[in-house]
Amino acid sequence: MEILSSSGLLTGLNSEQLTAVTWPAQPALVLAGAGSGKTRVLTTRIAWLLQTGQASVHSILAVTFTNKAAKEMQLRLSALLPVSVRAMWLGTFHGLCHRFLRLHYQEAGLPKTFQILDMGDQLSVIKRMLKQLNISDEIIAPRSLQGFINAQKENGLRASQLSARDPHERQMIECYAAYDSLCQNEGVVDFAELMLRSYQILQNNDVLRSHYQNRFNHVLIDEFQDTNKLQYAWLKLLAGKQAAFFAVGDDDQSIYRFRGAEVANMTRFLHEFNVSEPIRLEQNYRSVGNILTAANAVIAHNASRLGKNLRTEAGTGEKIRVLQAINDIEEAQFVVDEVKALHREGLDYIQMAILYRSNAQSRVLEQALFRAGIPYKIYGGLRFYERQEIKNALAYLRLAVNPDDDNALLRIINVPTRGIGARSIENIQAAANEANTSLWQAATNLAAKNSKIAAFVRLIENLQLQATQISLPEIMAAAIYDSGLMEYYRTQKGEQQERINNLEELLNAAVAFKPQESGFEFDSDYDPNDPLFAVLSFLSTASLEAGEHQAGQGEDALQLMTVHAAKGLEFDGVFLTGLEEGLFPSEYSMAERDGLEEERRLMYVAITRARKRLYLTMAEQRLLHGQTHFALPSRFVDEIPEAVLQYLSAHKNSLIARQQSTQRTNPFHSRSKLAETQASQDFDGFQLGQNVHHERFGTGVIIDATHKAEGARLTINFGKQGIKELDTVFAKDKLTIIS
Ligand SMILES: Nc1ncnc2c1ncn2[C@@H]1O[C@H](COP(=O)(O)OP(=O)(O)OP(=O)(O)O)[C@@H](O)[C@H]1O
Ligand SMILES: [Mg+2]
Repeated sequence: MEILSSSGLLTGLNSEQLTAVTWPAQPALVLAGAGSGKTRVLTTRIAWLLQTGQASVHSILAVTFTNKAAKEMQLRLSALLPVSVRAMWLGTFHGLCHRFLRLHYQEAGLPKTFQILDMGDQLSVIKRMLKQLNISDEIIAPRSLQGFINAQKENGLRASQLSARDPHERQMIECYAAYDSLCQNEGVVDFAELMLRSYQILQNNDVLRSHYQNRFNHVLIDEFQDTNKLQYAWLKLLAGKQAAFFAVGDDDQSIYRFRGAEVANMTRFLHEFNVSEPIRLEQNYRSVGNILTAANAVIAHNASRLGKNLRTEAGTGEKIRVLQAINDIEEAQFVVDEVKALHREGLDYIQMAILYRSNAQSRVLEQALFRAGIPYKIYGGLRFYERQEIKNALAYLRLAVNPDDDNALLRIINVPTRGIGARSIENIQAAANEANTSLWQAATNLAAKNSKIAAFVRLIENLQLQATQISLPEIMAAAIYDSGLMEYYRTQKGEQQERINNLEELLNAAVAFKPQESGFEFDSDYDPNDPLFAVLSFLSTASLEAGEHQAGQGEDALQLMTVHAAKGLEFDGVFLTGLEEGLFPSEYSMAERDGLEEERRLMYVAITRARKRLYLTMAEQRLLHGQTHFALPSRFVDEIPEAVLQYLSAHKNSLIARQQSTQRTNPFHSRSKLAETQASQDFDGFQLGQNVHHERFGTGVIIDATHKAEGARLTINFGKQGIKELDTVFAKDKLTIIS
């Protein structure tokens, strides 16, 4: 108790948080929902360990998931204590492994000046190596090899430890080995290697391992649910037998399964470190009641959970606003109008975020923000028009209207790969220099002697001709498809789906583009009906949106990001957009239960980012893959109790308005709660989303309810005890409402 009173650090913590922060130097797992103060507990524990002299800055290892989180933790710590946080081993997995390898480059068999390959560099090395080995892209696509190598490394496996099931796999494994020795010769290290190499040194070098195991007496990790096998193994090696391994996480927020994250690490941890019970934090300090009710109700639909609940003392707050717009453009406009209104009411832009499931969705939103002059920042990603595949497609378009654009030509002359290698490009550049012409001129001259260049010249000439004759969407399609660009991204595995989506979204942009409304005036006498005019104004709009409005460092700007990138963050106001079946949950996830549950966890993460105000928006129609699609509202919206929702309709013709006036059910929405406008909210004294306690089954949440002749029937998820249906007539005495 003395520590308590002498330390301002601990004031304000609730009793469970206090238990966690001041846990003795023994392994512990804090298992708690979003906004319950896990990150705060972890940071405060570090400060407390330092302040009470139980640890020094040198004896702590603390790991977070993103650079932003690591920086924030450093900031918070230095605000709490006058310590040199820089000396501390606090950072991301990659950051810490990098530091480790810099210190122990000799043991790692690396040159002192070893360099790190980012994903782009890694791909270049792989391409170069495949060329040296005379393996064509058709036999092994560089990106799929990259994905293969990284996945193996993340699993802790070297080429020598793998066995092949077929000849293709054998070749992949051989390439993996060849790639590793090439990197070794050149003294370069990729991201996955940072981790694997650090792990292997610790594993094989007894002296180093016992040095670090003696040094770190406290190992702490945030977002533990998203660690993969290798990361967990690395932490265990560093912690050794003596260190107090303090892990905090939330199984409901595990959203990196596709990168090998294993929630099972949490149960493994309990077992391997002999921890009998996790520490649970059940009070949420982030969100108002309605937002929490929504989050609890959605996640209760998942079967595989460790089980926990959240309550708040913040009051119910405002209802969650739901808007179904006619189309994606109207949806974006609604968001922009609300952002403006909230800003007028005094909310800084930086306190608001627009979240979406996939990056391609940012385009329409960016356009609306750009037009409204609202500063925004895309966080953890590039703006739409800055993305590689978009710039590539636009380079074709630029060449079509101006073949002398050297930058555009250099960008795509060999993208997709068409056999015009570095040597040929040098020749073109030399010829252009000599004759003082554009690269295009030089290329046309060299075409007679080089069939590959000739094919490229024909392709561009064709596009040039088309640009004067066909519509903008058609010429855009030609730039994306005839150029081979789409095919190029399609044949590559890994994160290519994102690029394909973006290219399709670019086509949507061309379909929706109205040159007359773009505000561009050209000096020369362009006919606004001339296809060329459309292409030119489109390109100008794109380059303006790409660059000019970028919010500077420290500027108050609206935050745009995917739900994945929003993990761990919080905002006063959150707009969760594109809530439609097929988008969120994504169509790829719906086939299997695990996929759908992962999407639901993502939805839970999204909802719980909001502190005070949450908007859920969706569009009835959306341009997808160049076509108009009619979408159902996301099932996740249906999973939220209606009592906490407030439906808005921005457009008098919107579906909700129409349904309310005609009381007709749209066949598309027969399943949707949006259609059930007069569903009652009280079920014999109970409500959907309520947390209840039952004498026999313990704590649960009401996930469904129907009225009966007498009383009501409640469907309650009791976590480990399973989902039960109870009639209030019999069960009322045994049930108490918790919140
Ligand atoms: N005891 C407390 N009193 C007041 N505010 C608190 C308390 N504990 C946490 N908070 C605040 O609640 C918010 C959420 O805390 P924190 O980010 O640590 O939660 P979390 O469990 O890490 O959430 P997530 O799962 O989203 O990462 C923060 O603004 C934090 O400062
Ligand atoms: Mg956190």
